[in-house]
Amino acid sequence: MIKNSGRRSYQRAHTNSSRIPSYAPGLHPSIHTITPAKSNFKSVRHVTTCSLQVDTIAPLNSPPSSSTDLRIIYNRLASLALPYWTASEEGTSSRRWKLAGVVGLTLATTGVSVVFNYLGRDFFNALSEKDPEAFSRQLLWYMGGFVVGIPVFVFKSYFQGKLALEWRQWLTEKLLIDYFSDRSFYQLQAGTGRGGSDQDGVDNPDQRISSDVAAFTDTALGLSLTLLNAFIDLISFSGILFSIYPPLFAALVAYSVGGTVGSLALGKNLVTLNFDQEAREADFRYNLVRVRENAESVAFYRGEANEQGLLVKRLAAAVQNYMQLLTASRNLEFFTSFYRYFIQLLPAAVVAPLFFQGKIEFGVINQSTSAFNHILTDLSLVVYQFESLAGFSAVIDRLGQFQEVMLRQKASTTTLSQTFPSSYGSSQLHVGDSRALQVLPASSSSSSLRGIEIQHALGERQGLVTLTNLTLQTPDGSSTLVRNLSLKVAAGQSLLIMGPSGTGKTSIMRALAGLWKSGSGQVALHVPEQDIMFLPQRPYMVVGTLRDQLLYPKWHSKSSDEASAHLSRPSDEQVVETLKTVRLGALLKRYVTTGGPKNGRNSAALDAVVDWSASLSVGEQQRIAWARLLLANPKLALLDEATSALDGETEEALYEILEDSEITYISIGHRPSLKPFHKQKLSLNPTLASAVSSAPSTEGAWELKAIVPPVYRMM
Ligand SMILES: Nc1ncnc2c1ncn2[C@@H]1O[C@H](COP(=O)(O)OP(=O)(O)OP(=O)(O)O)[C@@H](O)[C@H]1O
Repeated sequence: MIKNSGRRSYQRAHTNSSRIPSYAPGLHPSIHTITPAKSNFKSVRHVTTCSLQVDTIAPLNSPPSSSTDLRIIYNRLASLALPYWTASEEGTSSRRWKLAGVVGLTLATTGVSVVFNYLGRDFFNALSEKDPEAFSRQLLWYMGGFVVGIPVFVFKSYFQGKLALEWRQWLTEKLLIDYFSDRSFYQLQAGTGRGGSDQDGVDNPDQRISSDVAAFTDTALGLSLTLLNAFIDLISFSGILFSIYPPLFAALVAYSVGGTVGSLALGKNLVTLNFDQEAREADFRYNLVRVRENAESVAFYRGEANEQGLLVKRLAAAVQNYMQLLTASRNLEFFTSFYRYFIQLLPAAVVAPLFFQGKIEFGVINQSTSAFNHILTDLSLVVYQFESLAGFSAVIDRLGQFQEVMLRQKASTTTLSQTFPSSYGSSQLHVGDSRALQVLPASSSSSSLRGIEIQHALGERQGLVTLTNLTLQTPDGSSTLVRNLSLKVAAGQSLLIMGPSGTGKTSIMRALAGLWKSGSGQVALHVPEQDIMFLPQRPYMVVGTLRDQLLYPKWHSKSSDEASAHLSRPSDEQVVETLKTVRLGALLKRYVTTGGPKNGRNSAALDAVVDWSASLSVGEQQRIAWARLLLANPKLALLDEATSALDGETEEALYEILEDSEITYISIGHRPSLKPFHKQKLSLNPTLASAVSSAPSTEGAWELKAIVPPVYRMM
């Protein structure tokens, strides 16, 4: 069988058939011999190809150049691969035992190969000697060998796959923990990380966590076992070959070294082409997903032609690169095929003179061909595995980079929390009159932009929310949105932030939520994190039942305090009541059949599962968000245009409920009708800024100094 090293497979990586070794005689280049050691190569190649397939593409920010530092790849490999086997946690020893079992089975496959090598020799000797009795006996031995040998190969493949799968699950869960801790998933998006540099953003984290991890564990295990197998194989068959004819061994070493050098030279641009292919396929797929997610908007705009044009362009880019990849693969395949086929002749050609002289039996020719094949395969790992190795190093690079960026994010968060002072300049704060919000003159405008400091201090001595000299920049640092803002909102109070679009209202919320940290100054929230609830401009609907929508995020997520969270979980009656309060009672009727028969009609409706963001209007989704707020009853609510899609009457009704509650809230809104529901108002007004600032900043930011009227104008 010719090894099709250049062809890229669209097959799923875990197609079982690709893992079953081709040990049947006649399917292998050596024609008469059984060479199961090759099965590893086949398996590894398919597994690695999975990272290259169209539907699981994970592009890198940039392809590795030929100068990619091998040391970095090695370090990344070690930091990704070792913890599973060395971590001091429950289960590590069982993993090691399983690995030992798979290693044992791998060694057994080599043993079986050696036995078949001798069986083949005797079988063909009996044939050439025209000895029917010996032939029948050898045939039986051969058949018996199948019965014993085949299960060894099958089980080795099965247990290896199983172990790789368990490893994958472990590694994926570990990455998910890192991904969701300290809001890395948000910070990792290009341009939102602290400092916003490209290096803090990684593309397609979804691809890295899913397909790259699967490819990594499969390939790492497969390749390690292949190397081990190759080593054992090399020792076992070198002995056989050396005992037959030492010059044959020398010819083999020369042949394999030449092959390795040749394939490296021919295949070197395959690495870059593979990387490009992945990026282009990912772009194509991303556009398709965007169309699906924005189907209604595209349909309203009648933007089909535009979308189709874009998709065709991206497809063309992928096809063009793929053509180059095919050409490069074809050239490499010419070489590898020739390399593979020629070895069918080479050993026979070298030992044939000995046979003609009667120095060896006919079966020895077959035996030497088989041994030659084995050793050549072992020595030619690079030739046969070139594409796999290239793909594997790409996977290591992507995953390693991903892990490092998450660690960097974590380190920067830790550094910030360590540098934050235990108490801060209360002398700057103008605490006093009945107005809870104070716009305070800044002490200095020259604070170096070392990042916004956030503190969740328990206790309300200085108000529930306090901003001190907050200067806020966009994550990329390209513009300063707010400069030296100091204010305070006390418990039970409310604040309305108004101002023209794009002035930075939501950005202040981002700073309060700790999402944006570029700039300087301090944000102190005298309320535990879990007692703050944010209603974003675009409501977020989770995947799940109607009940899940309403209990999110307080009771939906894996709570750190699960037991108490469960105790305080609202009953279905409370959930239904809240739905009615936010004027969504009609949903209970609409979804009563979708949820299926449960305990009563309302419970059935709460169990309904549909695509909520597609099924509910934006106004309905906003009311769902309000229902979440009322059920969760947090201490502090941050409402970013949370009623923008609602009619005035419903908006009024919802704010009346909020006003009567104990929730402290900060709203962003444009409508004047919101003013009566807020005790304090903050206006961001760029026109005022340019009017009062004697030296308007070049970035167009609004300065808050002791300016009267202040740029952040109290109303
Ligand atoms: N990730 C980002 N990187 C760089 N700039 C950003 C980013 N997100 C928002 N901006 C910019 O920051 C500015 C303030 O955005 P913000 O969302 O705070 O405005 P806003 O006042 O809430 O506007 P609107 O009323 O339209 O919601 C805008 O000019 C916006 O383009």
